[in-house]
Amino acid sequence: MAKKRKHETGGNVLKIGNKTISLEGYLTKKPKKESENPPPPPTESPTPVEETSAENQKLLKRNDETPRKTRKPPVGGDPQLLKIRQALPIWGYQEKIRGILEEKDVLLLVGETGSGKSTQVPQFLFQEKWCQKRKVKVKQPGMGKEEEVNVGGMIAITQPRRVAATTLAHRVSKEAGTPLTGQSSDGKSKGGSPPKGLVGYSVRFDHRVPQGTRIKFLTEGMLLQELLRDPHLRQYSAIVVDEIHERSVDVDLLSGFLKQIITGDKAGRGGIPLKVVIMSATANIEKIRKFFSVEGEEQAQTAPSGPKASSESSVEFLQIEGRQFPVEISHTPKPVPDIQEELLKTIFRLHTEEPLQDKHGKNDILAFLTGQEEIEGAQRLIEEYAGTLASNVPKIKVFPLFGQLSIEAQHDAFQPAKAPFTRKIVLATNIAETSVTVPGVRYVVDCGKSKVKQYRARLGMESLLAKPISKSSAVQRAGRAGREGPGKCFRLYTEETYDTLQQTDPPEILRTDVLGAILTMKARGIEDVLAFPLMDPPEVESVEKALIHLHMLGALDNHGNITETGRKMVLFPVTAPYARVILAAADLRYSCLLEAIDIIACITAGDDIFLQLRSEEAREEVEEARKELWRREGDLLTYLTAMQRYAAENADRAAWCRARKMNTRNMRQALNIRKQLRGLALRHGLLAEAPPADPQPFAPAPPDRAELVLKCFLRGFALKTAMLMPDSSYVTAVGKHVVAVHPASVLHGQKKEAIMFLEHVYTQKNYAKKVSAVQAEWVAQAFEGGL
Ligand SMILES: Nc1ncnc2c1ncn2[C@@H]1O[C@H](COP(=O)(O)OP(=O)(O)OP(=O)(O)O)[C@@H](O)[C@H]1O
Repeated sequence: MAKKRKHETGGNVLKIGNKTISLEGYLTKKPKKESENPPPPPTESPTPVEETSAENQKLLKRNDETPRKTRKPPVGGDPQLLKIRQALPIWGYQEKIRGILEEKDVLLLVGETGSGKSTQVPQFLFQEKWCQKRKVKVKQPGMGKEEEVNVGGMIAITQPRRVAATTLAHRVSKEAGTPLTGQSSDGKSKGGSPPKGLVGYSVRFDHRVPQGTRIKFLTEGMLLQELLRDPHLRQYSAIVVDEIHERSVDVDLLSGFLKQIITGDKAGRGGIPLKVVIMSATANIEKIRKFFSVEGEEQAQTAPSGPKASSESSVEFLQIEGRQFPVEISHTPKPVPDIQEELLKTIFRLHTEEPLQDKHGKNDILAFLTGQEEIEGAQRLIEEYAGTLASNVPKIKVFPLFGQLSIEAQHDAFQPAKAPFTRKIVLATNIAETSVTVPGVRYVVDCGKSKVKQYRARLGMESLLAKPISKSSAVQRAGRAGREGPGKCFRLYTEETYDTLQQTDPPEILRTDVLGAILTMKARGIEDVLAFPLMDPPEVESVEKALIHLHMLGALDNHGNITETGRKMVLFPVTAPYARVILAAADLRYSCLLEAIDIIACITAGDDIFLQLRSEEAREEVEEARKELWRREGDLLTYLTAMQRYAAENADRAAWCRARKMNTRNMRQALNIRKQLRGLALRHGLLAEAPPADPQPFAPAPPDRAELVLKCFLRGFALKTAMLMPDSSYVTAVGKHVVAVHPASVLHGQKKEAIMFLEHVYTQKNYAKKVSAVQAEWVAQAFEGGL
C-alpha cells in the first residue's frame, strides 16, 4: 500500500468556486475488509432481484446432473489475455454451458457482474457443431417451391446500449487475437485488402463486420431491424440476449419475437433450431423462465407432483458462482443533504488519499450522476478545484459519459488518461451501469439516483425526472468496480435507504411511448398487437394511442394494417415521426429531402451541435459568428444552415466549429449520419441520383423553401404544436398544456403565432425544444391531412 497522501490545499476543506465544502467527519464508518483471494464471498446476493427460489434450486440441481462430456475447450488468441480469461469464474463452466446447449435450445444464465458472461459465452460457443453454417431447403412463403438457403454460423449478442456493444466487440476481438477491422461506419474497409476477423459489431449508424465474422455484438434495436429483413434470423445459430434485466422496449419486443421463433415450427429455418441464451446478473429468473417456456409447461412445472415436467423443461437455468475480484461496499452513515457536495468530497478524498496505481493497475474513479447537466456541472467544479492542487498531488482528467455524447467522445472514457501522473475520473449516467468495463476503474461512487423517462399516455407527454435507482441498478453500478482488481463502491446513501429501494425498475414498455414498438410489430406482420407475447403488456390505452398516432402518420390504414408508407418508414433507423418526415420530404409536393436529411442528421448526432454558452463573455465572443446561422424561422432552419455551411467549408472544419463554439465531434457524426441517410434514400428509391459531393457552395434556403421544409416536418410532428395565447403563453394543440420555449432555442423569448417542437420534456418546467415558428393554418391543415 502506498503512503497516504495528505491533501495539501487547505486542510479539511475544499474550496471550489465560491463553494466551501468541509471534509470534517466524512465517512466515519470504515468499510469491512474482505478477503482478496478469489473466489471471494459475494458482496451482494448474486440474484438480488429474487432469492434463488425452490424452483431454481431444483433447476440448479438438475444442471449438476447434466451429463458432462469432456471436450477440449477452444482456446487461442492473445496469450496474455488468455490468463485473465482463465481466471474468470465462468471459465470453469464452459463445458457445462456447451453441454446444456447441445441438448437444449434456451439457457438462462445468471452470474455476478464481471464473472465473464458477455465476453466469454460467445467464445465458448462459436466452434460448436450446431453453430456451423448449413445449407437447407425451405419452402418459399405462399408457393410450393423449395429453395436452398444457408442457415446459422453466427452468434449475435445483444446489448441495451451502443457503447457496450462496441467496447465489448473491441475487447473480445483483442482476446481472440483477430483485429476488429472491416466495414467501418463510412462503408469503407480499412487498409485496402478485404478484412477478416472473428468478431464484429453493428450499432445505429456504425457497423464493423469483418469478413468471416462469427460473433457479432449489436444493440437490441439493430437486431429488431434485422428481424424485419430476416424474420427467421437465418444467419444466426444463436442469439445471446445480454443484460435482459434492463428491460428496454426493444429487448421486450425481441424476447417476444424470439419466443415465436423457438416455439414455432422452424420451417423457415429448414428445421434447424435457434439457440437462445438469456443473461444477466440481476434478472428476475422466474419471470423470464416462465416467459420462454413452451406453452403449458409453466402450469406443469408448478404443479405439486410434476417431477416429469421439471425434467422436460425447455429452459435450462445455470448460475455462475463467484466473481473475480471483491468489491467493498460502503454506505454513508447518515443521509446526505447535498449530493453534489458529497460526491465532490468523496472523489477528492479518494484522489488525495489513494495511490494512483497498484499491482493490479490503475486506480481510476467512476462516478454515477443523474444526467448531462449534473455531469457538466460536476466536471466544471472538479476541474476548477483540480487546478488549485499542489504539484505533488496527481493531476486529474475528467471524462463525461452520457448517451447524448457522440460515440467518439464516449469512447474517450475507455482510454487511459494520456498525461503522466494523472488520474482518470469518469462522470457517467446509467449508460455505464451495465455490461461495460471501463478500463482502470477501481472505485465507484454512486449517487443513488438516475433520470427516468416517464410517458403519460393520457397527456401525451414525457417527463424526465431524477428518481432513486433500484437495488438491481445499485448492484450493477457496484459491479463496475473490481473488474481488473479488488474494487470499492461508495454509495452516497445509507444502508437503510438501500433496503427501501425497489428490487428492479419497472420495464420501459410500461412507462414509455410505444409508438415505435407497435410499428415494428405491424411491420413484422403482427396483426393483433395486443396478443403479441410480451413479458409485461403495456396498458391498452397506450397501445390505442400509438395505433391512432400511426394512423395519423399514414403508417396504418383504416383497418389497422400497415401501409406502404409504414413499410418504408421502418427502413430508416430513426423514430417513426422522423421517418414520416423523410418520406414526406421525398414527395413531389415538398421535394426537400436533402434539407430534411440535413436537419435530422444534426438532431440525431447526439447532444446539441451548439455548445451551451455559460458566460456573457462567451456569448459575445461567438455572437457574430453564430449570427450567420440563426434563422428567424427557428431551430430547424438554423440546423439546416449550420449543416449546409459546415459541409461547404473547404478549409478547416474543426476551426470553423471552434469559432462558433459548436461541437466538432457531433458535426462530424452528423455528416456521417447524413451520408448514411442519403445512401438509404438512394437505395430505397427516394432519391433519383446521388447528390453532388461536398463541398458545395452555400446558398441560404429562401423563405418559400423554408416554408416547405417546415410543412414537411409538420407531417411527422403535428401533435407537437402549440398556439400563442393572449397572455403570451403557448398552449399545445392537443391536450391543452402550457409549454415554455427552452432557453437553448433560437425562439426563446419570442412570440410567434404558433410553434412546432420536436421534443418535449418536463424537468423544472414543461419545455418545448427544437422549436420552429409555424402558422396556425398549417397546423390545422396537417391535422386534416391536407398539407
Ligand atoms: N474493455 C475491457 N478492458 C479490460 N478488461 C476487460 C474489458 N472487458 C472485459 N474485461 C475483463 O473481463 C471481465 C469479464 O467481463 P464481462 O463483461 O464478460 O463480464 P460480465 O459477467 O458480462 O459482467 P456484467 O454482468 O457486469 O456485464 C471483466 O471483469 C474484466 O476483468
